[in-house]
Amino acid sequence: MSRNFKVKVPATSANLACGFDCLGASWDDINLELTVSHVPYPARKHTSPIISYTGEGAGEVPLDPYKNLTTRVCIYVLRCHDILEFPDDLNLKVHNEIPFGRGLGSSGAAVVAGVLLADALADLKLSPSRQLDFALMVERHPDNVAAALIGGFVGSYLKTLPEGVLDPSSVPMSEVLPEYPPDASKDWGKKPPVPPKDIGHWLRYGWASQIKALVVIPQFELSTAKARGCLPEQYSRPDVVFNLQRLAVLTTALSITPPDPDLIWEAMQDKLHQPYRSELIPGLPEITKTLTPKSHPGLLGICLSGAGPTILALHTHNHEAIADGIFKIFAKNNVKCRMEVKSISESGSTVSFE
Ligand SMILES: Nc1ncnc2c1ncn2[C@@H]1O[C@H](COP(=O)(O)OP(=O)(O)O)[C@@H](O)[C@H]1O
Ligand SMILES: N[C@@H](CCOP(=O)(O)O)C(=O)O
Repeated sequence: MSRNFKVKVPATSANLACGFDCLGASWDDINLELTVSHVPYPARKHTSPIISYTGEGAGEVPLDPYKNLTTRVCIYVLRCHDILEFPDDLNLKVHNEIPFGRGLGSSGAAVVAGVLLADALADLKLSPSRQLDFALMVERHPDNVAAALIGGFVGSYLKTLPEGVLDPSSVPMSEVLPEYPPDASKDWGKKPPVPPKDIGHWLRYGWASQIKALVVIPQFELSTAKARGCLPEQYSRPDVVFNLQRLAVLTTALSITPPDPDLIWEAMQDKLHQPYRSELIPGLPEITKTLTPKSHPGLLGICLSGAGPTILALHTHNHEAIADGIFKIFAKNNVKCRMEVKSISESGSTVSFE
């Protein structure tokens, strides 16, 4: 008898300024949730999974399981374990609170949800580290997926793999996630590239309980691919050192009670990605330079959430005034936005069986 269960994956803010591609934090009360049940054939009309979808992205997200990101990741993980088809009675209700293309890790969450779905459906008993391996075959920077999976404030890196071991970055995405019609593809029975073990490593840092996240979410979308496309191939030594020095301080600074606004504000400066992304996010340089703990008491640090365009303002209090400051700068630049206040997610992703 197949079991019913729920998968919950939180939104994340990757980078936290200086930690490009290596820091991430996950947030409470903003999740991608899958409710999985089993409706046996012939009580329904067809045998492939039935997906219904509400919330952010509804109407836009494909409901065909071979086109939907979460179910494509799920079938990839199943096929890596020699399971070639979805269970034929699968009913998937998706509710998504994470807006698309805003830098809150919607695609990372969809990928993690797909891995956890496969794990639970086939009782694969994957360790968190193995779950991360599968997620990293699709999402190739570890910051969002590690934070979404583990929860809290997380640092991560990709291991240098020994010669001869499959390098995930060399595998075309079409081999990992082919958009295959189930019976027309010649490759259907072929095993997809299985990830090497322990590709990604992570460490969860402390997070001072007073620190909350204000997220100011512009109405426009910016795909992560586009926001990565404007980054340079190479950096100067002073710029790299600038970020390393701040990274060395920030990871501990955010765990200290009470938080020190001056230390954190400066530690949340960045020269590796935000300056290049400014051309895509009107008002960004002004927001990150002019809102300070002096001008806005309670503010700790301010940066892009992930690849943007959402602004993340870590604070202890006074979120209305901080939000107002950001709104005013965005308004001058004709950017409409809304705000939410979040706490750190202690649990990360969860799977709960009925
Ligand atoms: N729950 C979901 N189900 C299916 N596809 C999703 C889901 N969430 C995100 N996506 C896909 O990921 C895209 C956004 O990814 P991306 O550009 O990386 O932005 P971000 O991850 O910052 O929101 C969406 O346009 C959509 O194609
Ligand atoms: N390190 C990545 C993070 C992308 O996060 P997202 O939430 O915008 O997908 C980057 O900065 O490109």
